[in-house]
Amino acid sequence: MTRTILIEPITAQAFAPFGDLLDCAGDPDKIINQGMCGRYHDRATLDFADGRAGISLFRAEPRTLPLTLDLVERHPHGSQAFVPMSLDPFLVVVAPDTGDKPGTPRAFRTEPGQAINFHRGTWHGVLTPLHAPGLFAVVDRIGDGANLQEHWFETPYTVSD
Ligand SMILES: NC(=O)N[C@@H](O)C(=O)O
Ligand code: NI
Repeated sequence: MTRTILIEPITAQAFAPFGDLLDCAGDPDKIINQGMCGRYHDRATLDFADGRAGISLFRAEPRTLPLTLDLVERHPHGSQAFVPMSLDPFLVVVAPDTGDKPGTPRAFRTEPGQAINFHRGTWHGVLTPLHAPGLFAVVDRIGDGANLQEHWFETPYTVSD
């Protein structure tokens, strides 16, 4: 028996329980740099229980759909942002927390130019590009001790359009 998750277009409202959606929709909050730049100010909240913020670069293999989802994870000590370094949509999988394990996952596709920031402790699928080069800046917690909890589904899901 396969359980299918249909990919939804991402919106700030739908994603809000799981994280922040960053994009340049609408007017910028500030015009800076002698009028040459619009600043969309403070659009995601970094949240670390300990440690510090760090920026890493991920070069991930693009995935093809339909995708088999057998794992979600979460980071109890810090938020995690995925900032694509290309104008490509990518897949974002999240799941509600039901106490000690995730509930039914949801899958979103971003628009080109959008980034996301998972709230601290949000169950999520790992970084999942849909197009090469799969190059991302990732802002997350750098610190001592474990910051990863994994949940393997007994029955994998199929994520598709
Ligand atoms: N493990 C790691 O650095 N990345 C994962 O947390 C991920 O969500 O891709
Ligand atoms: Ni992660």
